[in-house]
Amino acid sequence: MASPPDISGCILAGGLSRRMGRDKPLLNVDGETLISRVIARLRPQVARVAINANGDPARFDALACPVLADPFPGHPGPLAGILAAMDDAGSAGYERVATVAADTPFFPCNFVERLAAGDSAVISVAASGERVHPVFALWPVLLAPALRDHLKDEGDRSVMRFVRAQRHRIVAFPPSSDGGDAFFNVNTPEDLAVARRRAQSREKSFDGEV
Ligand SMILES: Nc1nc2c(ncn2[C@@H]2O[C@H](COP(=O)(O)OP(=O)(O)OP(=O)(O)O)[C@@H](O)[C@H]2O)c(=O)[nH]1
Repeated sequence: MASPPDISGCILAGGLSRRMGRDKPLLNVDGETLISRVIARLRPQVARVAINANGDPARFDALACPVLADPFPGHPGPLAGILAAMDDAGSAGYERVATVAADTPFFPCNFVERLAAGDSAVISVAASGERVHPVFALWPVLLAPALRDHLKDEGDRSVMRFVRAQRHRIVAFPPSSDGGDAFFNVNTPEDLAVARRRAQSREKSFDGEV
């Protein structure tokens, strides 16, 4: 495999998992936690992996990744995690950071490569079918001051509204090789059951896509 691009990665796990009723990243999906599955998918695609999460960071100790808390209190939504990711990547010397959600275990193995193919100064956001997935994106870290101001001044939680106010492009991804949505995310106990079945059937009919 080619060496990963000079891009930092961050897994967004800062939400409250209200619909699930339990901390989603640590849920077991066919023998592995959700977040371990996401790390395994992201790690070959980037130079390093950090986790954005609130609460006790020690619950992620076994994963051996830096854990970044939200820079704003009160769970202001994923934009706060994206800002934490930009700040961390910038301090580590990277110009861009790729973000993915901790509850989305089947996202594409060429996710970062495809987003990185365009102009490096614009935000690249993933889409599948009719839906845009703004937490699955590649961000120039130079946008951190604009994002900080946006969060402070407007208290606006919408990732897409921030994206639309910046230069951006949308990159469409096809369904996974198993025919399912590559960006299927686990919000409820019912979604968890679907993810478990899908993980099992992918393992049985292993087709080269991890
Ligand atoms: N840093 C940070 N990330 C968040 C916050 N809220 C949601 N997220 C992340 O944004 C992505 C989408 O989150 P949601 O599905 O809307 O929220 P959730 O906590 O996962 O689940 P619900 O509480 O059931 O809505 C996930 O990666 C979450 O971890 C927040 O306040 N701060």
